[in-house]
Amino acid sequence: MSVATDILQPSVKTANETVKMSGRNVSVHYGEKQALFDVDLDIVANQVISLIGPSGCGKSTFLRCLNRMNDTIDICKVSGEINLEGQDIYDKAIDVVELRARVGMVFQKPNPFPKSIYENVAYGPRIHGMTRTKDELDEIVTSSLRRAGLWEEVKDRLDQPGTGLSGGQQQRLCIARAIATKPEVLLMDEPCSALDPIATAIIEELIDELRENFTIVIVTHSMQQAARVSQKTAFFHLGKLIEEGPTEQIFTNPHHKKTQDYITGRIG
Ligand SMILES: Nc1ncnc2c1ncn2[C@@H]1O[C@H](COP(=O)(O)OP(=O)(O)OP(=O)(O)O)[C@@H](O)[C@H]1O
Repeated sequence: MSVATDILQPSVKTANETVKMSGRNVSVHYGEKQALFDVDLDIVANQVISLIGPSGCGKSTFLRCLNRMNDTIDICKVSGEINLEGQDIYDKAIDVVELRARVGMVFQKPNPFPKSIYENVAYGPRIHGMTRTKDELDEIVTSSLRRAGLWEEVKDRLDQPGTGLSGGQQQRLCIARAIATKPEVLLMDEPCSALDPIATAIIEELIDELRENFTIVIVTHSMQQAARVSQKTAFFHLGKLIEEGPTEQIFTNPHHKKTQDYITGRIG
């Protein structure tokens, strides 16, 4: 195993890898406190990238920069550049509501709206004016629930409250809700941390299927999960991106000693 270079290793990008989003010199402050330092990271289309690292290292902060969720935190200031297909998402001309439809998000704790299963999924397409008829809306609801692997379990009770589902079902409902607006990128902030191993396995399988149509960025505390679901992994430590690259390389042959210490449990 190679150790202790202080050089940030660029990710290996083959000819058939297209960069979907990229961050350059991304720094984030919460008031006086700096939480991220000059992060450069490319996110490749139709891949899953895991953001890993010890608690408080800035994983969620970086994730939230990607759809400007940090805008909702008054004391938070983001600098640097984040591009989605070459367009700066922090440009003044960007419509943030539209951006969040293109870059959807699934949160740590399943958070269905206090509405029916149908309405949870129909809400986004309706507010974004994506459909003209009830049939079109029904079709989006059905296909989103199917893609989220939930259709068979809920097709006979679409009018019942989403909050009445199990935790794992609620999280799949939240995934269906997120994909109903046909985002290009899906951000997932520890999507399985509130779930049991069986529900986790279902979501992990789903993530693998979803990458055919979406680009996925997932924050996880589980290195096993990162190894199972992602093609790329980025390791953060104390607000800095230490290293990123193909998941297998990060876990078997990290270039940086800090990464090695983290994956072997010496820091965490
Ligand atoms: N809303 C906020 N206000 C002030 N400081 C914040 C806020 N959110 C995060 N921070 C700080 O920014 C730093 C990075 O936090 P962040 O949540 O991004 O880390 P993380 O790696 O996702 O942690 P965890 O794994 O524990 O979720 C931490 O020091 C945290 O205390």
